[in-house]
Amino acid sequence: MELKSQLVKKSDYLWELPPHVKKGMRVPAQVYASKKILEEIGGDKSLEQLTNVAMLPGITKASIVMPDVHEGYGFPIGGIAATAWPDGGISPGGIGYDINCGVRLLTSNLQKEDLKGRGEELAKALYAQIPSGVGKGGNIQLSEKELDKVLTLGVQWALKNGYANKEDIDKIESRGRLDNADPVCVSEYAKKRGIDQLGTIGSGNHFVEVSYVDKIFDQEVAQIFGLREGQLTILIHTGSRGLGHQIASDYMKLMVASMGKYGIEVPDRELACVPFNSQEGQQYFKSMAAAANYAWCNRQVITWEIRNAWKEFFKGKDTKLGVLYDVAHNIAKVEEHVVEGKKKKLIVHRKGSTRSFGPGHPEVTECYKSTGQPVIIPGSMGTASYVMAGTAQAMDESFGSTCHGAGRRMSRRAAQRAVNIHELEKELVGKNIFVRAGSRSGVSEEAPIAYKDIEEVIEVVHQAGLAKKIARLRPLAVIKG
Ligand SMILES: Nc1nc2c(ncn2[C@@H]2O[C@H](COP(=O)(O)O)[C@@H](O)[C@H]2O)c(=O)[nH]1
Ligand SMILES: [Mn+2]
Ligand SMILES: [Mn+2]
Repeated sequence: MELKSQLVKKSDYLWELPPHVKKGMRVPAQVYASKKILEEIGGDKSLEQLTNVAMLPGITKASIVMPDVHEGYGFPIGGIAATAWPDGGISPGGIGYDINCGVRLLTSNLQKEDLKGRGEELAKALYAQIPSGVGKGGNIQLSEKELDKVLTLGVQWALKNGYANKEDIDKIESRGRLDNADPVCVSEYAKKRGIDQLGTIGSGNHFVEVSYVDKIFDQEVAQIFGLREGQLTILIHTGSRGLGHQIASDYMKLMVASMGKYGIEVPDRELACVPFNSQEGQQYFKSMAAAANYAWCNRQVITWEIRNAWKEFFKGKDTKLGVLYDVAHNIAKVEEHVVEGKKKKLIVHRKGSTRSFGPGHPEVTECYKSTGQPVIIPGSMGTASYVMAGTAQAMDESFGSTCHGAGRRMSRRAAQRAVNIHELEKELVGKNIFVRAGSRSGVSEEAPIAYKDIEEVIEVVHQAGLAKKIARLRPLAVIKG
């Protein structure tokens, strides 16, 4: 029987597939969605993949997806899988090829009015300053020794080398550094791919976007986050570039080859995993941490590039740019969560989902302790993006996680077929949104129509209590790879 028809309604925003729907499921499969979002789910393999994830060794409580869910490599994008520490499975497919792909939000001291019809000019200036495009190298030439330092130190490397301010560090998830990173576990080829890409956006869905605060939902929290109506802000979305991709490929192969040794069977090779505490599991985890550090450093160097361009562009104005927060949405972390009343150490895989730790959590930086961590959810180049805050309910229900975007509703190819680029450009300019991109076909693939309705996705996570709406952003100038 079709999986979708077997979903059991748990609440207006939560649906469940009990373990008996498919042989091998160890836990239920949960979907956070409204009725409208559910209508769009099921046209791809995401529900099939969600139930496959429920078969992972050591999976705890449930295999979970958020309303931005769509089909991914083995695991659905928009998902969370927590496995028992220390011997539950760790799977590169549950993290994704772009290790620590994530989003950073910068806040400015300028208002929308300060841009005064210069949106297109600003898009050009940023495009000239920030390297983008497939396989594109950047302006920083690292030696092999320096690259190892980036992999080990993360944003601390950027601080030591003049690309970060001290205040930036506290506003980054894990303070921009996972300390178990070990460059020795990273292949030479992965390093070769990463050596000249620091400070580059990459291609496709990655972007830098100047936006403005269009609406505030919670004045008190917005003030603590440093947000006010009309303020210019900047979103940065990118990850660990070729280096992270190569690490994922290398370890995917290793895991496929090693699973048998540990008696692990999975319904799809793309779910390949090994016990976390095995030699291969530890090597991957150390390598993944190195890629995560590279990605944080990448978003930091891009911040530095933007700061330079901003200073030049808004000469004579207050050009300070602060970091509001930086979140990872493709990562695995060892965390403690309460499951059935007991504290448990777990390996939490977030693949296309964002950490949403609530108020008072020890890992939330001091300045956001009272509000919960900021959660940054991009929508699309033509719609809104959201700033939210983490909640206690997310801690109880979803291993402290929420969605990471609107999520694709169309494949890249389908979007290319459906979108008339001339009309799209006209529509965006009509809304005063200026896009600069490496290729026009790339822009079609990223058209707003290719993504789900961000308003509906946000409403689901807000109403379900997994994150709280704080502010809405609207795009003005978008740089795409
Ligand atoms: N504000 C913008 N949001 C965008 C843009 N392009 C994509 N997106 C959103 O980002 C997420 C990221 O998802 P990922 O799985 O690719 O990491 C995606 O779901 C979209 O909702 C943009 O140009 N501006
Ligand atoms: Mn991403
Ligand atoms: Mn990415």
